[in-house]
Amino acid sequence: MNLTNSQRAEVLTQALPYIQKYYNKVVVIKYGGNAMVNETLKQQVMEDIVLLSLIGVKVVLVHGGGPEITDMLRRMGKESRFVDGLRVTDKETAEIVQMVLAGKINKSLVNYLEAKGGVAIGLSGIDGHLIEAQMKDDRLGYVGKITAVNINPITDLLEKGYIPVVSTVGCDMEGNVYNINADTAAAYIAGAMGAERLITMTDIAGILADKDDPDSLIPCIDINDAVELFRSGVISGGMIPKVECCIEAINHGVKKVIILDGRVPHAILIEMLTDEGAGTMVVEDKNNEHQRA
Ligand SMILES: Nc1ncnc2c1ncn2[C@@H]1O[C@H](COP(=O)(O)OP(=O)(O)O)[C@@H](O)[C@H]1O
Ligand SMILES: CC(=O)N[C@@H](CCC(=O)OP(=O)(O)O)C(=O)O
Repeated sequence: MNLTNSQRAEVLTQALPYIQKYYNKVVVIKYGGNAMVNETLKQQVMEDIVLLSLIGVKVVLVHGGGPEITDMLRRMGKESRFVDGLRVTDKETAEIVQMVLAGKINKSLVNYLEAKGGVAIGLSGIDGHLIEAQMKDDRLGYVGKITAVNINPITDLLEKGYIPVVSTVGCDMEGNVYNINADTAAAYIAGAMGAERLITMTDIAGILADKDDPDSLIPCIDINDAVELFRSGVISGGMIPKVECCIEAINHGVKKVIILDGRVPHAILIEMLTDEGAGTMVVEDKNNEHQRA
């Protein structure tokens, strides 16, 4: 699209109220493995994050990488098994999860952000005891239930202008490593930081009234709606932990949570710097919401 110079200036000034709204505010972005697959979209996500950081938004990137873990496990001769959306994780799998999330993906995202002109530092949940965990359920092995989040390493980095990039492996005092679902970790981190927004990126339009009908997007739900959507079975599969995490984050003080369609180019900027949305917003009480942004 070719814009004239005055149209460009117009676009920028229209973003001004949103820039003011988010200036110096914490926004946690959860970037999941399925949304990472397309290289062009990934570059755009990185550009959006760097832009937000440069205009003074305190962006925390929390990433997953489920498909890459599955792929690496397969290469090592291990098949993956999931129970209620969580990967059954024996000791060896936990090591491979740490390798893929804290090593490969975390460093690759830091590299991408820096290639776009951002300054980023990667952390795992082990660093600075950021994510403390214990075994969630014996049957799942080393899948972590978060017991504490120590946000100091994140706030220190934000204060110095870095984009913290967090991989979701947890630790305990005995030196065990736990595999933690990235949506869950993002919700806890956003809650602990009292974030203005949690944006969880996925590869579907948002919450759909009929999951097989892409035109049935529900643009906004509140906690009461979520209960009803669970009860009526509208939400199933991978959307269950996602919506549970949205509620968890809201209950811990996050103002708004967005389940964002990561397939839309520059979805993050559209969501944050325009009055359009690209996904489902989850709020505490819809009756108190008059404006999307
Ligand atoms: N009501 C619903 N609306 C949208 N997606 C739904 C719904 N119910 C179930 N789903 C499923 O949840 C999936 C999203 O969860 P998941 O694949 O785990 O996301 P991610 O990998 O991005 O974290 C969708 O692809 C869809 O198959
Ligand atoms: C316990 C558990 O299931 N952990 C996840 C961690 C990665 C993740 O959550 O990645 P996505 O956001 O890409 O799904 C896993 O092993 O796949």
